[in-house]
Amino acid sequence: MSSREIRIATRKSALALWQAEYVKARLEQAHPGLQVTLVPMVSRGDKLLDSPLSKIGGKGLFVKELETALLENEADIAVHSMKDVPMDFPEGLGLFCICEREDPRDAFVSNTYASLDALPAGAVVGTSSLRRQAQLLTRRPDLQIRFLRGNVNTRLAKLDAGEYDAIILAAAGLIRLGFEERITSVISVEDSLPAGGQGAVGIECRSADSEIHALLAPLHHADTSVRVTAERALNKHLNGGCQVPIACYAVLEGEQVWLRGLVGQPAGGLLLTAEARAPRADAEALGVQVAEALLGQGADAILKAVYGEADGE
Ligand SMILES: NCc1[nH]cc(CCC(=O)O)c1CC(=O)O
Repeated sequence: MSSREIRIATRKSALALWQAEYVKARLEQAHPGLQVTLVPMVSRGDKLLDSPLSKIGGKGLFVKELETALLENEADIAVHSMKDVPMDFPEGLGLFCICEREDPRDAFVSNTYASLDALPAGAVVGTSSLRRQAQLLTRRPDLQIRFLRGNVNTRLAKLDAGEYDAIILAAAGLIRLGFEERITSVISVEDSLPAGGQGAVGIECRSADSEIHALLAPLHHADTSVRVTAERALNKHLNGGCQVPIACYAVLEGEQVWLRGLVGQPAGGLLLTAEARAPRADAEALGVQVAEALLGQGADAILKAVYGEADGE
């Protein structure tokens, strides 16, 4: 068994490659003698960098090609940012490992201003996340949100070129790529509730491949898994695709999980929030419960308007 090879399907972005290399290193460390290779590929989401994700829509924009490689036995595992992984998996595939979470918060990056609060009226902020936009504009209706996509390096280059006064990125991506010093200030989860799964890396593989499951077991982080399970259950219940104004964040308090959820109007002005606590074993039901509380406040009307726009494009 130690002579076995594991092939990792990965996107070619710097962040995806970092995450694949991280999993490779951890697997080699856990199983001396195991051969681990990367199978880099291009996803639809990587090809359509000019369009807002909310417009090109489609669940799993970044994962479909990787899943096809698993199903066709061209790779054994696929490494994903949990934030980008759809709620449902194709027949024969599943998520069998969630690694320990990096900092889940959003980061404020600016060459001029120290924090969100320091931004002058009318400042231009780059983000293409409806979740970040909804929360920013509710706090600061004066800000101008401007479209920003591309990989982490591209986004930083656009900031440096002077196109924005500040940009918002996930802290985890910056830290992983060695850009931690570019984080001007980390935004508290109270000010910008993260996306479900943000900061966590997950591993997908064939459901029947028990040999691979056993090899992945040492990389699984139970606490992260419980938190991400609650967050994903909330997203799933709200039918959250990869680009919707939904935020959710779970933390552990001893044996309890505390889940906060939020749905916001992309133009700002209306943020629905809900929260609840449950024992770890009920993480999934907790996600549904908080989602239901959001629906009870009218979240479906906000989400329908967003989906309607994305479909019409
Ligand atoms: N949507 C792209 C994406 N997917 C995962 C991360 C960051 C790393 C993570 O959340 O694990 C990012 C970049 C960002 O939002 O700034």
